[in-house]
Amino acid sequence: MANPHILLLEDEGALARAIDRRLRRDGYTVAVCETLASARLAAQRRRPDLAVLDLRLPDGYGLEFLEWLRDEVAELPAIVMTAFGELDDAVAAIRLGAVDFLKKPLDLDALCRVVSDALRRETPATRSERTATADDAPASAATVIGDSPAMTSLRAQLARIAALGSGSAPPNVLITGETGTGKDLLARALHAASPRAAADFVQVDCAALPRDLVEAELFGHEKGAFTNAHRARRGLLAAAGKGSAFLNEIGELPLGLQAKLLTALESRTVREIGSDRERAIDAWFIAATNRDLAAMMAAGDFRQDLYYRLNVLTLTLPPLRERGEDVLALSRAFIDETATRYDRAVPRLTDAACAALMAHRWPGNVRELRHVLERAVLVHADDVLDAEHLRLAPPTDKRHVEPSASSAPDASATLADNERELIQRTLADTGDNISEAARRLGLSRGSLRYRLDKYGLSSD
Ligand SMILES: Nc1ncnc2c1ncn2[C@@H]1O[C@H](COP(=O)(O)OP(=O)(O)OP(=O)(O)O)[C@@H](O)[C@H]1O
Repeated sequence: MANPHILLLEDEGALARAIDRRLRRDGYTVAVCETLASARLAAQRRRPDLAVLDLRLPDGYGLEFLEWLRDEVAELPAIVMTAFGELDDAVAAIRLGAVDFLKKPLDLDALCRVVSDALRRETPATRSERTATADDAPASAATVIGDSPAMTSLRAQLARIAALGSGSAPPNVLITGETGTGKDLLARALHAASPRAAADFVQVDCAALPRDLVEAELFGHEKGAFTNAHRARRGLLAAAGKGSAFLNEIGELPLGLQAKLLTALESRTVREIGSDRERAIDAWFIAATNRDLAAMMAAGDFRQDLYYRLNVLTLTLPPLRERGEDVLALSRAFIDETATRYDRAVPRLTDAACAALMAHRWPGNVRELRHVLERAVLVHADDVLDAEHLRLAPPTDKRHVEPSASSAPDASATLADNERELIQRTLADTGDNISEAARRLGLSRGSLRYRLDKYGLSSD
């Protein structure tokens, strides 16, 4: 790559200048930005090959930029610079695609080494290839860990249902379970075990898509169907071809679109926006939700006819706290995976750590368990992990907020305290509806999830 272009997001002027000078000396071109807003503009003006970023910026968190970059520009390698005590953030950054993180105070030689390694390994092309083959690859049933009676029976159901996935109108499947129980993983495993395995698995995240784009994304549109529809575009339901269309978080689909989806499921055709022709769809529909669709139906928030149409075959994932020793099998797998990925020795869990893992309630289920172990392995480069290294919070209702006498911010509280409290209140007001809370707070769901993890509020 000739003169790779680096976007540097750092608001400490002297440090930014030092990094800029050093990177230029090594032959890179650099765009130095001090705020998220200017970084967005710079990335739109010229797409960087790599980003180096600080986490605390005057107008927000570096992770928001990383998320935005991934969604709006491209999946780029990113290097995160963290101050002491920000390891949780670093773990979240790695989840968002950061390839490395460096602790401040910064060693500029180390930074240059990491930048050059990242560019060698992770050009955008190789990265998207890796994403397509690893992260998006349908998981096989074997990657669904757990031999508890509940998971053994689920695996048997999975095999039976997968066999029904052939034909021109296979029965729709609904996967239910609390957040983080593995619904996405199970949908991929179902596809991989079905006769459709060789065709595409297309995921539609009904909550992540901006409301006004959901319809166009799902059903497609003709050129000129609305402002900015410069080209015709096939919708995701049709794009799944003879594979599977996974409708994730179906409970978040706006009511208006539920009717249109029902028509598509019943007629197995879609009409693209702006078109008067029907296009046949061959895909197998797999939907998932962590919401109580029956309760939503009773409240008038989910169409009864769509519910019965989706709910032909149901797979229900049990919460992690009901899976007995699966917690330990999953823990060992996550420890192994993290240690291997970061080139660390694989630590052993002590008996006390195992007991703590078994006793915890896991409100965030397998996702929370994965997060706890990734952090423990990254923070404690030791050959044993003990209970205290897991930093498991005592069982409390972490989202409960004491009513305060006044809604004015407490002058002695920090910005983080106030942010945490605002999030708790909004969640309480919305009945823990993450999408609605994110909307009220003016955040993306991803940004809200990141903050829930950060403040230890991840539970459902
Ligand atoms: N049985 C399992 N074996 C191995 N990994 C698992 C298992 N279940 C879940 N995971 C891992 O836990 C994480 C969360 O799983 P997943 O995203 O599938 O949950 P989900 O139920 O779809 O969550 P949400 O409701 O928030 O969308 C993923 O990293 C997934 O790979």
